[in-house]
Amino acid sequence: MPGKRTDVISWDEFFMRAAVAASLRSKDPNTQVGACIADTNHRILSVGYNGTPRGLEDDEFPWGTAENPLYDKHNYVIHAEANAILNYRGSLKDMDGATVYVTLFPCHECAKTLVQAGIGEVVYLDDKYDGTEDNLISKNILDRCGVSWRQMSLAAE
Ligand SMILES: Nc1nc(=O)n([C@H]2C[C@H](O)[C@@H](COP(=O)(O)O)O2)cc1CO
Ligand SMILES: [Zn+2]
Repeated sequence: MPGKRTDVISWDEFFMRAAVAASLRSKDPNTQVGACIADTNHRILSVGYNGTPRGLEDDEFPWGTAENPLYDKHNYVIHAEANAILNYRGSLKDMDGATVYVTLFPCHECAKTLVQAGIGEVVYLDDKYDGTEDNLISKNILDRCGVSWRQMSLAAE
């Protein structure tokens, strides 16, 4: 009888690859972010990427930053983590203790939202805004609210 395959990818890698796949849908020319929420039973609850709210056509959207806040993408885009939570059609109870896999460390607004949704752990790939004010606030929120965070990497293919 043949033995089982053993060189399978880990759960971490599986969920992070799902987050990366979601990020490939992002229309943001500068930063594409993907998020995948997995429950404590290794089930994917939801995925999301940074994009415009429904009704605001992402093809017509001015994807830049501007001095005038009215024309700055940051004020319109829904972040990947928020979209992953909002895309979930089940009971928010399922999010209790779940892990969010994100390709970029969450901002402080998403950190608050993740905490309040019951997320227990944040696993991230990149932290390109490490040390910025927003990033420090985000880490402060997660630490004080008991949400752990750790970085992982994906092997190059
Ligand atoms: N964790 C995150 N999730 C996200 O979905 N975003 C989104 C918001 C913007 O669309 C883009 C950031 O654009 P930029 O400032 O790097 O040009 O990434 C940003 C962060 C960073 O905290
Ligand atoms: Zn955010």
